[in-house]
Amino acid sequence: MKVRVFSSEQEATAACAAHIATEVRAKPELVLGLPSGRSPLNVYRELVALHARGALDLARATSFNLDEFLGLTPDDSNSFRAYMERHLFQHVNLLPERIHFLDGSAPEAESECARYDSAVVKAGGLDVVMLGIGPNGHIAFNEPGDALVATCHRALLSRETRQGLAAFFGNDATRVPLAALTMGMAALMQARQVLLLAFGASKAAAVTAMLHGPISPQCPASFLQLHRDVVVWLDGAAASGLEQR
Ligand SMILES: O=P(O)(O)OC[C@H]1O[C@](O)(CO)[C@@H](O)[C@@H]1O
Repeated sequence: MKVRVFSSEQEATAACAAHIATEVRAKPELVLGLPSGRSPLNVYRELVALHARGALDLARATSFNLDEFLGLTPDDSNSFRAYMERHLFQHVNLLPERIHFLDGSAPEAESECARYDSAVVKAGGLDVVMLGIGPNGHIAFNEPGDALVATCHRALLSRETRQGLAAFFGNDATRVPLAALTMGMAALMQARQVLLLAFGASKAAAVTAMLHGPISPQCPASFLQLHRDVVVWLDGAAASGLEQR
């Protein structure tokens, strides 16, 4: 894995957005996998700015979001769909028919997950997937456990993960849904390139475990050690565990 450490989150996210814009210029039909949460927010802001200055054209690109809360409708203001509309989709020229989302309110989670896995395959897989990482090492909502799931699935969210998402629910972790639908490990591992973002001291232990720990379902991100093309974008605080090695 390539590790890029920047002096600030702003520098890291600007460089990551510029990298994505370069990838889109090289392949305008790029299929992107996109995360929610706090880490990608500045990347989305930068992508919007690049688009506004004519340096990013997403008219032929496709996006697949990685996960969605179970039970929330797409128009619920707390859904990841609404988050993506606010922070990216309203401001760039991705075509609505090329924006893909798991529907957390679908009546049958299993068939919704099967539909989504098929849609990713039909699109030719993900070219570039951007990921955050949970302090417990989760990627998308693939939570640590005795085993990981390859396919898109319904995931129970850990207490720690719900705590980390509380800021999006008025700082009240009890309002964070108990479960989500998420892409499985296979779609993430089969992406041609993975861009993983981590900022702040709360991510330092997870970053060290991802890069140097055993490859274990107890740290889902550690499986990225097996991937050929991963770029990890860090600030100094998230990289602090690496310096002590
Ligand atoms: O970027 P954050 O808010 O720290 O969250 C880490 C990860 O956990 C999630 O909230 C779960 O997928 C992601 O959205 C994010 O990639």
